[in-house]
Amino acid sequence: MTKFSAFYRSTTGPLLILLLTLGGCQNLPSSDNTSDLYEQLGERKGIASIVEDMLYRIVEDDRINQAFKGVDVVQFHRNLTDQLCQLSGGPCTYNGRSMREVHDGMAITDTQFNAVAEDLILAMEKNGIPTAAQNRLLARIAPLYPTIRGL
Ligand code: HEM
Repeated sequence: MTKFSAFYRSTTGPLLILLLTLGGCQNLPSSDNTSDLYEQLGERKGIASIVEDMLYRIVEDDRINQAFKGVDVVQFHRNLTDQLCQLSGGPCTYNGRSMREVHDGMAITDTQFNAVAEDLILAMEKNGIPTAAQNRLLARIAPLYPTIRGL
């Protein structure tokens, strides 16, 4: 276990609360729909690099790597990059399957959801993304939580 994963393992609960809280903020009048987040993430090239680093972390992450066995990595990388690009306000269109369809039957737990989120955070950290921009992206992912968990 790496030092980082040990640290994040101990913060699983608070992270989920943070994600859900940030998601809730999206409905406030100051709703955050601008595309400058896309620029802060380094546009599509920067997002592709973040997703690549995230994938390396997922492979090493014993909490979730079993679920990703046999996955088409090229397709996963392209679709997740497009999804994050679109969510951040960039000129991309996500052409993958719906979040409910993709994750249906996986019985994804909170711990697993947090693990993926943590691996994304660490990948953004590695790519020098400022914390405020990280939180803005997480806030845009948070509304996907129920469909990914099949709730
Ligand atoms: C932050 C939360 C998550 C987001 C934004 C997300 C997003 C995505 C996207 C965009 C795809 C590609 C869909 C496609 O190719 O049509 C995907 C596929 C996949 N996701 Fe997630 N996901 C999340 C959490 C999880 C979790 C927690 C797991 C399991 C531990 C998981 C397991 C998978 C697997 C195995 C695939 C590949 C399915 C296939 O190709 O058949 N995901 N996800």
